[in-house]
Amino acid sequence: TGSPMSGRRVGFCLSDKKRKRMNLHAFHRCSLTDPSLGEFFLSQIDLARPLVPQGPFDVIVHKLSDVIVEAEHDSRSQQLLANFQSYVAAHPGTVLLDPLPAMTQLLDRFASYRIMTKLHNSLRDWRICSPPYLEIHSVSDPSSIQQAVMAQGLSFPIICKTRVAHGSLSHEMSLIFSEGSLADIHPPCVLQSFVNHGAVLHKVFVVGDQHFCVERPSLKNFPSGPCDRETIFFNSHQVSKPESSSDLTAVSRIVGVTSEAVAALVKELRVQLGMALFGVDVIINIQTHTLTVIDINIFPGYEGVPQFFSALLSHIESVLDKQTFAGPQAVGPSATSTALSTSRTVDTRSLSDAARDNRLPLRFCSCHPGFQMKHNSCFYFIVEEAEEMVTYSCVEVMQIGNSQNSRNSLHTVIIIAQNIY
Ligand SMILES: Nc1ncnc2c1ncn2[C@@H]1O[C@H](COP(=O)(O)OP(=O)(O)OP(=O)(O)O)[C@@H](O)[C@H]1O
Ligand SMILES: O=P(O)(O)O[C@H]1[C@H](OP(=O)(O)O)[C@@H](OP(=O)(O)O)[C@@H](O)[C@@H](O)[C@@H]1OP(=O)(O)O
Repeated sequence: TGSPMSGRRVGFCLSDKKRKRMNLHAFHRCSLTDPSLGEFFLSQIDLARPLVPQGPFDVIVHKLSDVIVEAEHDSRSQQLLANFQSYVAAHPGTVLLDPLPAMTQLLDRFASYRIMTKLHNSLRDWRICSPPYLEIHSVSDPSSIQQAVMAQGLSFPIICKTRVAHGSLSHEMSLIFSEGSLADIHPPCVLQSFVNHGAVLHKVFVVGDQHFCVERPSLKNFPSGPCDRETIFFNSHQVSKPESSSDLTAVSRIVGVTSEAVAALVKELRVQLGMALFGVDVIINIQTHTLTVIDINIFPGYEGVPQFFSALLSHIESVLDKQTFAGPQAVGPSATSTALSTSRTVDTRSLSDAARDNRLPLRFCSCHPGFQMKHNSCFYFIVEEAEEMVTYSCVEVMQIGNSQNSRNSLHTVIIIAQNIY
């Protein structure tokens, strides 16, 4: 066990509801020692109070979804968010789980469904897909919506979900059975083909490079094709929580998922999202047996995963170890990766030389989550400075990280390695 100064300082920034659910409300300032991992100092962050005296933190674990969504229209939330962002920018050594831009994209179903659609190509070999969908941006005349529904290849029944993916209203959904009922939708929303899946939802909970699968109730099968049934309005939390039971959730046939396909899905999503704490909701099409992704959740509840907390601490430990391994200059808010473990192949001297040639102080470097260094591969990196981006030897930029961290004199270096292993 290390001295207090050698422990990991972890700040949790969560809503009251989330804190209670995670059983973190008991932690005011507490230390915790895991024999296999070392010592952790856990504390709750109060966004409403100045952050500097509450720190320092090695890692901040957060779910700021409420604040981000409310900041769209509420000046107090805007202020809280701005304070948090400036703290993060001023403390590049503090790792943020997860990076704000990465998680923010999942608050918008238009953005998250585009990510889900990309899985068709990248995971073609595993026959993983997501159902056809349509973005409805604003109220328009029913005939143009009907045309778009047909053009996009959607089939009835259709499930309608709000564009905003977080908050109590976001779970209010409807099942639409005919063209005539498309008048029941309230844009902005997504329309998505309903896929019969035997009323079983597979929740995949991801914590860094570990994931856990839990089965849940889900919507029952419906006859395919349009019919004159009235629209069914429901709340998703009434159908897919562990305790959910309703007329809408009668199980007909359980079809399992293969663990290899789920592992491939998780690996790909970690790369695509640049996140470590997320959930993927998967159903199995009862006709085609295709693994079908219907939702990606930011830092979900992990209900039914008793190993969650130890997995989280182990992930934090591994992120911080890699950060230490990469050297004191090589730290950063989006260093949530598993990737630097193989960073002995990284030629840090040439990285420093390149940075020096350009007279850039090298402040922060991280490997994008999910990218593993390939042995003997050359590595590519990008130096961002304010709006200007300088690219070195960059053959393929797969994803550019947290540009919010490159402010003023702070230069963000993101190492991007090709191929996983
Ligand atoms: N395309 C689909 N086909 C069949 N059933 C679906 C489809 N989309 C959603 N469902 C059903 O509706 C439920 C809610 O959908 P979804 O996961 O998108 O909602 P959510 O409110 O974002 O969920 P969460 O609580 O995980 O955030 C699913 O658990 C599943 O039962
Ligand atoms: O707290 P809970 O256990 O209900 O967790 C739910 C979480 O609420 P939280 O915000 O309080 O974490 C939800 O977040 P928002 O959609 O509202 O962003 C969403 O991620 C659900 O998928 C989670 O349920 P699960 O997927 O685990 O069933």
